[in-house]
Formats: sequence, C-alpha cells, structure tokens
Amino acid sequence: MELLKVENLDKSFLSSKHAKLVHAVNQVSFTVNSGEFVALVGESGSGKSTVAQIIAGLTPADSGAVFLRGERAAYPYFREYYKFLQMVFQMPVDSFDPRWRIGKVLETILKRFAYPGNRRMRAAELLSMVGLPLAYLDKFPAQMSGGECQRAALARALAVGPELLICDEITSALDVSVQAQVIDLLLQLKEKTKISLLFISHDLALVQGISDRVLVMKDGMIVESGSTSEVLGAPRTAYTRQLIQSLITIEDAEKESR
Ligand SMILES: Nc1ncnc2c1ncn2[C@@H]1O[C@H](COP(=O)(O)OP(=O)(O)OP(=O)(O)O)[C@@H](O)[C@H]1O
Repeated sequence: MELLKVENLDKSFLSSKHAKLVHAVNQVSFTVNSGEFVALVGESGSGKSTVAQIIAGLTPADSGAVFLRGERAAYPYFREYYKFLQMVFQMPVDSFDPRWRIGKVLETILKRFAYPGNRRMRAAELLSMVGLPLAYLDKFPAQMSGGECQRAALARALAVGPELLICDEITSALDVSVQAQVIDLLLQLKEKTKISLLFISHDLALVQGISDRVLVMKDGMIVESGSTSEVLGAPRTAYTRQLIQSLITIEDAEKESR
C-alpha cells in the first residue's frame, strides 16, 4: 500500500548570502510503501532536508503535492497528520525542552494524542522499545549522551504510533559505534512493527545496511532511484558513482588509521 506519495515538489529560497534564488527542490516525485525503508541520499545542499520538511508539513512547497495514505495533505497540517507521520532530527539534545524530564515529555505526547491506557506505563514501554532503562524516565536531556537522547527522540516519535517515520541525518552527530546502535534499533523496529521509514543521510554505508530502496538527490532533483542493491551495486549516474567512491575512500582511510 502506498503510504506517502510526493508529486512534482518545488521549493526555492532567496539566498541572502548570494542575493539569488536557490532552487532547493526541483520537480521531486516519489512514493514510500507500507513497511518500506527508503533512503534519500545526496551531498550537502542537494535538497534532502527541504524535501523532508515539506513532507512533514514544516514548510510549504511552492508547488506540487504531498499525499498521505492517498489523501492530499495541505500546508499547514492538521494535528491528525502527526498521528500518521513523525520526524526525528539530527541534533537530539536540541529537540528537547531542557527543563522537562523524559518521562514528562513522553506522557505529554501520549496525552496530546489521547493514548487511552496508563501513560506512565506506556512511557516505560517506549523507553524499553528503544533500549533505555526505566530510570531514564526521570532524566533531563542534559543528563543523557547524544545516542541516548536520540533513542529518547525515537521513543517520543513512536509514542504517537506513526505509520511513517522521517529520520533526517539522525546519526550524523553521533560516534560511529553509537550510529550502529541507532541503525540496529531502526532495523529492530522494521522487524517488530509495520512502520515505514524515509531515512535521509549523506552516509551510503548506513543507507546500505538499512534501506530497501534509494533515491539519489543532486541540485534539488532526484537523479537516480532503485533498489539499494541496484543503485549502490550498479550506479547509473556519474554522481552516484562519485558518492560511492567518496565512501570507499573514507573507508580506506579509516582502515589505514586502525
Ligand atoms: N531557509 C532557507 N533559506 C535559504 N536557503 C535555504 C534554506 N533552507 C535551505 N536552503 C538552501 O537550499 C538548498 C538545499 O538545502 P537542504 O538543507 O535541503 O539540503 P541538504 O541536502 O539537506 O543538505 P544538508 O545535508 O547539508 O542539510 C541549499 O542550497 C540551502 O542553502
């Protein structure tokens, strides 16, 4: 089933630095099916985050359309849409109010979205789903590591019971070993739930391990798409080959430094 469809999205910004119009998103169209993990990759500035923000209803497109479960979602979004989709961002600590304990954050979301059961118990279950001990209900964001905060951010997103999760560079602020743990967690979610994922990253190594399908973005456009093995195994464009090559170069450098 088609959970998300975006059609001919366009978005430009007036760049104050260069006093010119930047065409950040240019005729972007794609779909995400139920249970599918789709990666959106591309170098910095290629337009990935802008696409994510449009889909999440955080910014309007200049033109084009977003369909959630077949229904056209107009900006600004109704709260109902956030029952369907949730987004997790790059900087985990910044996404929390520093004055709120994690338990309060989770219970407040559960209340806002009318969770019918015991909210404290559900908050504890959510922490366990993301591999955090119960005691973290009483922690403030500043008392947690970046990786723990990102797990808590995932718990907060999952509290709503979304069908689609959009993760925008959620591992790029984390150490490599912690990155692997977060990816593992997403893979466990894939196994245990029917959640769909739009995973935005510039890191092809991570994408390789997690996604069913890859969309490659360059200068605001999707220049290549296909199954992960097709796109990464037999890239059709020079740009994708270049992204893969830079990954291989980084891996080689890491091997040498070990
Ligand atoms: N609010 C804004 N005002 C002006 N220009 C913007 C704005 N947001 C994005 N841009 C520009 O739009 C283009 C696409 O940016 P975007 O953040 O979507 O790319 P990205 O692929 O997500 O890059 P990164 O991985 O570095 O976040 C860039 O040229 C960026 O400078």
